[in-house]
Amino acid sequence: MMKIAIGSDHGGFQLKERIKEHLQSKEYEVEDFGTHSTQSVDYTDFAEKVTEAIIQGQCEKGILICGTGLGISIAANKVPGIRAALVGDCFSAKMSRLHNNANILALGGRVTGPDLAVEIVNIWLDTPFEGGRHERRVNKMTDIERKYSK
Ligand SMILES: O=C(CO)[C@H](O)[C@H](O)[C@H](O)COP(=O)(O)O
Repeated sequence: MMKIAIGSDHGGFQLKERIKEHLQSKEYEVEDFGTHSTQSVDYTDFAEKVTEAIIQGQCEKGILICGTGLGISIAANKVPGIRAALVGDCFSAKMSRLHNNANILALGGRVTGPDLAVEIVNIWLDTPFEGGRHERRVNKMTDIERKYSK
């Protein structure tokens, strides 16, 4: 079964717990990188931990949650090889896999309700990358990363 890295700041903590429970009930292996309470923390630290787990091959995919999903997805996308998609609807969840081969799903714990978030997670995990013309475009993202990394 796929191993999923999950992380959040305080603004995403409650939704992280809900999603973690859901994933475990579906028998996914979940590595929880924190945070572990509603005490204020910096979303960047959790973006770094989850992206590291993916880049090192420890986990296949990741889920990151902050208040809006903005800061944590922006931080995650600084890491070469990471394609973090901030999603708040089912159609975008599907397209972020089909067309963008997103390896991280970002959610806003203060934006997206828990039931919708669970539905988004299900769709995102069940949708494969379509490849074809989309592979060419994703490869061009990698070219951009290479061009600007020192
Ligand atoms: O990074 C964010 C927005 O881009 C997240 O929503 C954070 O969770 C939020 O900024 C945290 O705000 P707080 O006032 O420190 O709780």
